[in-house]
Amino acid sequence: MKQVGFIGAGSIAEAMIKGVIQNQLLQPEDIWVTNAANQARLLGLQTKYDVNITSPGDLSFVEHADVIVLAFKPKDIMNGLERLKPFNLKGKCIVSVIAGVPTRLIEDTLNEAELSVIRTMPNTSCAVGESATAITPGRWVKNQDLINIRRLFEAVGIVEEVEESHMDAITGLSGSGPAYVYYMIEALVEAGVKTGLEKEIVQRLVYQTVVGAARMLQEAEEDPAALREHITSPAGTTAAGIAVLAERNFPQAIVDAVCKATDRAHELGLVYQSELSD
Ligand SMILES: NC(=O)C1=CN([C@@H]2O[C@H](COP(=O)(O)OP(=O)(O)OC[C@H]3O[C@@H](n4cnc5c(N)ncnc54)[C@H](OP(=O)(O)O)[C@@H]3O)[C@@H](O)[C@H]2O)C=CC1
Ligand SMILES: O=C(O)[C@@H]1CCC=N1
Repeated sequence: MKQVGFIGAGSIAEAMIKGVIQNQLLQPEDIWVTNAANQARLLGLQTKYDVNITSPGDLSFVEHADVIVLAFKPKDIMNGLERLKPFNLKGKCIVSVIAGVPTRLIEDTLNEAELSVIRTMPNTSCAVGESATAITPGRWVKNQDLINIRRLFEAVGIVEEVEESHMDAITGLSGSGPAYVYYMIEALVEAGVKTGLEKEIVQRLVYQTVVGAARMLQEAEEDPAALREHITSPAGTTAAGIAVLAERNFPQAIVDAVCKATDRAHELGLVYQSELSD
C-alpha cells in the first residue's frame, strides 16, 4: 500500500489519519485528503498532520492512490460515488467506513468490473491506536487488498473480520460504542461535581477509573460480571449504587440503545439501496 486518499475529512478520517501517522504505517506524504466544501478544515488537517490536500471536490489524487477511503456520511453516498465514477479504478481498493451502506451498492454504482471493495466499521479511538474495527470483504476483493487493509486498521487497534450481515449491529455496538461510554462518563463527572469537588479533580479521578476498568478487562482473566462482584461488598457502597442502576434498568437501556443504533444503520442502507433501484 503506497498512497491512501480520503474522500471526506471529518471526525473518523482525522482519527484514522492521526492513528496511522502516529503508528508510522503511513507517512504524511502518502496521504491525500479532500472534502465537499470546507477548505479551512482541509488546511487545518494539512497544518496538523502535514498530509496532502486538494481543493474541496477535487478528487484528482484518485488517479494515483492505491486505496480510496470513503469517509463521508451515508446521505452523501450517491453523490460521492457519482463523483468517483469518471475515474479509472482498475486495480484500486475502495474502503468504506460509511454506516449502513452495503458493499454491493458501492460495487454496483462504480463503473469498474470486479472492483475490490472493503466495508469497515472503525471507531474514533483510531486516533490513539485503540479502535475496535470490523471489516468485511466485498465480492471481488483481492486477497492482498484484504491483507493490506487489515494491516492498516491493525496499526490503529484491533480488527475482526465478519460477515457483512453483522456490520449494522457492529456499527451500533463498537462504531457508536465510544459515545455510549462518553455519555456515562459525562454523567459520572456531573455526579462528582455535584458533591462539591473541583471539576478538574473529578475528571482526573473518573477518567482514570475508566482507563483502569478497561485495562482490568484486558489483563485480568475474569469477565466484567466477576470484576464487578469483587468491588461490590455486601451492603456496601457499590451495592447501593448498583441497586439504583438496576432499579432504573440500566442494562436494558444499553441493550435498547445498541438495538436502535443497529436499526438505524440498517435503515440508512435500505434508503440508499432503494435509491439505486429507482
Ligand atoms: N464519527 C465516527 O465515530 C464514525 C463515523 N463513521 C462513518 O464515517 C463517515 C463519516 O463520519 P464523520 O467523519 O463522523 O462525518 P463528518 O460529518 O465529520 O465528516 C464528513 C465529511 O464528508 C465530507 N463530504 C461530504 N460529501 C462529500 C463528497 N461528495 N465528496 C467529498 N467529501 C464529502 C464532508 O465535507 P464538508 O465538511 O466539506 O461538507 C466532511 O469532510 C460516516 O459515514 C459515518 O457513518 C464510521 C465509524 C465511526
Ligand atoms: O453516528 C454515526 O452514524 C456514525 C457511525 C458509527 C459512529 N458514528
